[in-house]
Amino acid sequence: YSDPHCAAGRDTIVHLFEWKWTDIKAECERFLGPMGYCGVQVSPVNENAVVTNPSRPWYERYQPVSYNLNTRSGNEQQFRDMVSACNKAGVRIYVDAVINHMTGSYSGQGTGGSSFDGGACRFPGVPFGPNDCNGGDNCHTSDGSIHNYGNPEEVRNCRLVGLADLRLGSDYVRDKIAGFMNNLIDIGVAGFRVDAAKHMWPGDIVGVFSRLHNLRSDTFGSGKKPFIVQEVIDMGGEPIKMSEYFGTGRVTNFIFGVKLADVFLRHSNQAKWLSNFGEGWGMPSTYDVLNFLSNHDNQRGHGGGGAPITFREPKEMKIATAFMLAHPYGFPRVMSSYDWPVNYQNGNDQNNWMGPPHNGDMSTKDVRINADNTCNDGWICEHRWRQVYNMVAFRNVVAGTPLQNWQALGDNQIAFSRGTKGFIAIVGDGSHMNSDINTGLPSGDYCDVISGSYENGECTGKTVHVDGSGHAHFNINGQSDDPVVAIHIGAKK
Ligand SMILES: O=C(NCCCOc1c(-c2ccc(O)c(O)c2)oc2cc(O)cc(O)c2c1=O)[C@@H]1CCCN1C(=O)/C=C/c1ccc(O)c(O)c1
Ligand SMILES: [Ca+2]
Repeated sequence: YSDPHCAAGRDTIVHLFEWKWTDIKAECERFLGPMGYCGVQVSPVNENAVVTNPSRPWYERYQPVSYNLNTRSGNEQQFRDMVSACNKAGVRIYVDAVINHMTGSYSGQGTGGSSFDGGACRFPGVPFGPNDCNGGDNCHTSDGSIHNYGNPEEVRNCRLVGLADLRLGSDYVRDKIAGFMNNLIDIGVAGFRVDAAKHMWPGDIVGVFSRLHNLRSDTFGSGKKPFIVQEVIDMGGEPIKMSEYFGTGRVTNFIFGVKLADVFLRHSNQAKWLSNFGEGWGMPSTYDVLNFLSNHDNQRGHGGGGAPITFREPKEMKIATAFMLAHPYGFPRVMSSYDWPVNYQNGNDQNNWMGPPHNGDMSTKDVRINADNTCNDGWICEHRWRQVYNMVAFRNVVAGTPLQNWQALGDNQIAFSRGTKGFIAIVGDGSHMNSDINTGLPSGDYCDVISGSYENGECTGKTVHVDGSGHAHFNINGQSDDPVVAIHIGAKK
């Protein structure tokens, strides 16, 4: 278990993938704070290799060359300004910590100008030298790289796609990594997404984390441990399991998004079985997971075990997001993406390496906001879609209440309440729901927060009347763009 330290009344984080610090600062103040988001997962903050073939791929951010805070997203001062402004707006910052490895690409300059020689494990910007990377003493493959994910030793001690694998058993390396993370903690971040955790021994993770400071007491109160989400891609089938990492924090639950894609995208499973979604479907405890529909990697077609729902399937993404945010299981993360020109050849997207929207000099484009509050220049901004941010508010209003009044009106027609505070009805296929349903809510006129919002005492979308017995009529056409109705006591006339 690990606590995200959300400010009061907030309960959802968003991954602003590849955004610049100046844009995130602005987004905290103008949108995420006012709309009730708990926090932002940012891209890696430390200096990385400049990969030029292909040209500046997104994954160059996952090839560290030092722990200096210089990246395409900005410099240390801009990072500091963002963290303090977001905290002031009630929005937490979680850093994507790439601590299993350094870059493997032969040599060159990092995004902060540091030199390095990945092949020789020489990173003067830290400094790390050859003794600080794993080698023949504990990696026994012919070329020093991982080939067999069925061998836990190999997965931990050898080079992931040739990247210099840090010797996390060494006190010096643990001190350097903890120093990097403590610098961020002292700046005011609330925690970390730990990249490639599967590739680190749980005992070494303990060795690093035991060196971490508590969070800033002026921002979080005293004695608060950093929030930890460990990226462990475990869809079953490999010996390394999510459960090995429960002792050091939450883990990324890849099963969650794939199962919801089975139901709402592939229709290979039925929504009526979602009544016990979560532990009942073999997923870890609600306290041990971070849930999401897709992430920066599997939205590009890498994910094993079935394609997730992404912004390219907007209808299904909104349905599944509404379900994720209405359901009490786990702690949710919304993905906020940028567009790129997919080019599928033999089932592989030739362009899945492409980095963020950029200017002629390869600098990352600013995020420009249109008059209608959508984003411009290739930034998708799923977190700004009304059906998403209104469900963030729904989740905030119903916090602490159990799932009740579950009903399945058809194989793919479901409805449930959260205590007496919120209610949602979903049609997950092309069928038509036209029924009186017991909502469990007090009587009154509620605004459907999917088709509109509650503004100035009025509903800009549908109004739902709940009678004295808690019943209301739901007429939902599964063929429509948003076959979901969601109501809660925070949007009641
Ligand atoms: O074909 C690729 N990689 C091999 C298949 C994906 O394997 C990777 C995994 C990976 C995939 C599946 C697993 O079950 C697993 O345990 C690990 O995690 C990484 C984590 C990193 O920090 C940096 C990386 O380069 C990788 C990576 O290449 C391309 C070219 C190099 C980067 N990359 C990529 O595809 C980059 C992927 C990537 C980058 C960052 C991530 O956080 C991530 O989850 C994936
Ligand atoms: Ca490793």
